[in-house]
Amino acid sequence: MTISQAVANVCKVPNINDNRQLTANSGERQEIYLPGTDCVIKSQVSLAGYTSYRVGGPAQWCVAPRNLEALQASIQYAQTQELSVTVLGAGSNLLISDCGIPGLVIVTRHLRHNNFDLETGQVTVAAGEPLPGLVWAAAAHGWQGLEWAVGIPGTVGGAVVMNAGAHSSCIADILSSVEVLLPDGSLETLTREQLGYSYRTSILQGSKKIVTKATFQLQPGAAPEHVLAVTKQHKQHRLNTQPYHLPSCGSVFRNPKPHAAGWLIEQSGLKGYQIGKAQVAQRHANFIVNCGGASAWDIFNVIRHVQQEVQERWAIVLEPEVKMIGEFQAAC
Ligand SMILES: Cc1cc2nc3c(=O)[nH]c(=O)nc-3n(C[C@H](O)[C@H](O)[C@H](O)COP(=O)(O)OP(=O)(O)OC[C@H]3O[C@@H](n4cnc5c(N)ncnc54)[C@H](O)[C@@H]3O)c2cc1C
Ligand SMILES: NC(=O)C1=CN([C@@H]2O[C@H](COP(=O)(O)OP(=O)(O)OC[C@H]3O[C@@H](n4cnc5c(N)ncnc54)[C@H](OP(=O)(O)O)[C@@H]3O)[C@@H](O)[C@H]2O)C=CC1
Ligand SMILES: C=C(O[C@H]1[C@H](O)[C@@H](CO)O[C@H](OP(=O)(O)OP(=O)(O)OC[C@H]2O[C@@H](n3ccc(=O)[nH]c3=O)[C@H](O)[C@@H]2O)[C@@H]1NC(C)=O)C(=O)O
Repeated sequence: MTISQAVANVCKVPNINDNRQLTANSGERQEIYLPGTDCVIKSQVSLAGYTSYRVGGPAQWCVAPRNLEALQASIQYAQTQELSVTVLGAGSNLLISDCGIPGLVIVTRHLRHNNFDLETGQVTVAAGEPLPGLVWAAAAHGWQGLEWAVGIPGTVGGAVVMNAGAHSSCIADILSSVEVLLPDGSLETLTREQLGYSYRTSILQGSKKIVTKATFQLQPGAAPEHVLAVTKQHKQHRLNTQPYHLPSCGSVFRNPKPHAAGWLIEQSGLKGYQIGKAQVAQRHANFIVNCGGASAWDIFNVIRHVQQEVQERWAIVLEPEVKMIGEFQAAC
């Protein structure tokens, strides 16, 4: 099942009157129309199809709002039902436990919109827009500034929260401002300076603010062929150096100083180390790949083993970049 099929399964737009709420029981699964919207909240939705790792147990409840109103209604619903909220972009930096996630999982991938302002060189993008699509669109316009981000398979919201980066550039270099939704349902605009950006970090990580859209400052006016060529070079470099052919979360660990995590892991003799179907990639040791049928528990244990070995040998604690969600245990 592709991610978009999985999302479509959750947010099939029902043909109902506004404000009508109904509950449908089918076995243990429930579907509830989000009050005042055409969006369905479903129970016990498998999250494996929502993550690039292709692992993860069920969300207690899951919703994929298509617009700001439905997102606000989702938050309100969670509050009235006293459910915790977990936000999922494209799930490309997540390891979700086999036991799943309690509360309400909000999938942002259907929040789609972008606007290129030819006068200012700013592009304003909804949180659910895929970053790679934006990169190619900017290149096709002859706008520079996003070439480095090609091949980062997340949403704009996830990239803003993670301060995604590559090739010595990152989101903080181009971000002007973001709009976030607060738990009380109100919206706030934050400038780059207010986001506490540093390497793969922002104050949005672990906060309850949900990114709804972001504005980036790019440089229009270059020849599209030139920007496309640079973008293609970056993409090719990735394909040559990273294992794109197997499910992963990208780099598992942030790079410590002075050595890159991949170097430390390779020098520790861990390339190819495998538990179940989770393996330290041969092509890049800071990638742990799902060779087919891995569990989150397998991946979690490879992460733990790599941390232990690197710490023993180099006295360096590798800090995960991947966000681990839920409880990790052998059996759920
Ligand atoms: C093959 C591969 C290559 C990669 N290469 C890179 C790379 O070069 N550089 C890099 O930095 N990363 C890379 N990554 C990691 C990942 O793609 C990035 O971290 C990406 O920015 C995550 O975006 P996402 O939408 O998938 O976020 P998710 O993984 O869904 O979420 C990440 C975090 O952000 C939060 N979040 C997501 N959306 C929102 C929102 N709208 N509001 C509030 N919180 C939100 C989530 O709750 C979670 O805590 C790679 C991953 C893969 C699989
Ligand atoms: N290992 C892993 O876990 C995962 C790896 N990936 C990899 O991440 C990368 C990003 O994935 P994805 O989001 O599909 O992004 P892609 O970069 O493959 O495509 C995103 C969008 O950009 C367009 N595009 C792609 N190439 C060009 C081009 N040369 N010129 C103009 N437009 C182009 C595509 O258009 P069109 O549809 O017309 O091609 C598509 O709409 C891919 O390499 C994918 O294989 C993705 C998810 C998980
Ligand atoms: C993939 C991610 O981001 C990537 C980003 O795509 C690339 C490209 O700019 O640069 C970072 O990788 P990286 O630091 O591993 O970059 P690389 O150039 O591949 O490797 C760095 C150094 O480690 C060495 N290296 C790498 C892998 C390996 O198996 N063995 C090894 O010795 C390389 O030879 C190089 O000297 C980001 N990773 C981090 C943790 O910062 C991500 O964050 O998920």
